Amino acid sequence: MGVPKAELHVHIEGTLEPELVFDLARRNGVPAPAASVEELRARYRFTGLRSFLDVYYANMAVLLTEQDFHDLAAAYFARAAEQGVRHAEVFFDPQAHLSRGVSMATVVQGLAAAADEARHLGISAGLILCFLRDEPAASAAEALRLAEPFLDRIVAVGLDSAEAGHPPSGFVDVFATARDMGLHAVAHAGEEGPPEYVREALDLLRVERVDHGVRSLEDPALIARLRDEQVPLTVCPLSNVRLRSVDTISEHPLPRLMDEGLLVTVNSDDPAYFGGYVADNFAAVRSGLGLSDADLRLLAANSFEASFLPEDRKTELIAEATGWSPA
Ligand code: HPA
Ligand SMILES: [Zn+2]
Repeated sequence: MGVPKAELHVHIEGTLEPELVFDLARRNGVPAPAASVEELRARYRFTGLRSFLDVYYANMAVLLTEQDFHDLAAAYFARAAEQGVRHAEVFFDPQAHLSRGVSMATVVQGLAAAADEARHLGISAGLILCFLRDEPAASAAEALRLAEPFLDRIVAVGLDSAEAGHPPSGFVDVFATARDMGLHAVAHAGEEGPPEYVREALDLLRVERVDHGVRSLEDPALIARLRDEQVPLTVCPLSNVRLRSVDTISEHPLPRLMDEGLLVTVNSDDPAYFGGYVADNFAAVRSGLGLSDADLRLLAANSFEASFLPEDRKTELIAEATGWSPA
């Protein structure tokens, strides 16, 4: 279970376990993407973000009905509860479903029903609508328009998919519209892209958190700014290893980011693909980087601080994280 924590960087489609891919393929009468669960899992050796995204988008073809999206998210929340998650802000990629003829209502209503049920597991949850940065901005704007009837279920917009060559500057208008609608804003930046993309996300998209952001370390002035403004970074250690940003967990820059005084959080990204859910990421940085219980408490407190929860709830949950000690 571990320390009580918030998960702020998890793609719900990235929690689609191979077993569920096969169950949904059978239920929907569509072909499974591989001959067996083992054969599918054997494909999960990635050379970088693009090679992962190809498998991630292909597997989504089994997600068709509201029940499918519900079952996907219900399975995630059940795992998250076991991992000490008390609050989750969950990404979803509507354009990857709209393009297959699955409606916004199907996606959001399925996910939202599971989020409501997660209250019984002691988890509060919000949804973050992500725009695909390797699709045209007009497609992002159309997704936002289609989401308007469901804005009460969505806390923020985000930006994900293939980063290199797709800077935040292409999405200024759609982010401005989303902010005008009262949504929070976050963006993936500095995962594979340069520090300049982190600056663009802050200055042009006016994001309140940066997802990944690890390449900011290449730019000391940017690190100083992230520290001064206490911009949260949602770091995903096992993801960075599996997508080859770092060779091994023991070379991960998380301790450097913490030493710089940044508001860092630890998250799972796409746990069905990267070898672990959020507590597994906490365990990996503890054993691989020698983090102490005090470090883990700080990371957990940061996760609540960086969330979009109301201040009084943040304070309660930060106190729980700060008071935690391993059994
Ligand atoms: O790790 C990721 N990076 C960018 N886009 C993504 N979409 C799902 N997972 C990811
Ligand atoms: Zn991500």
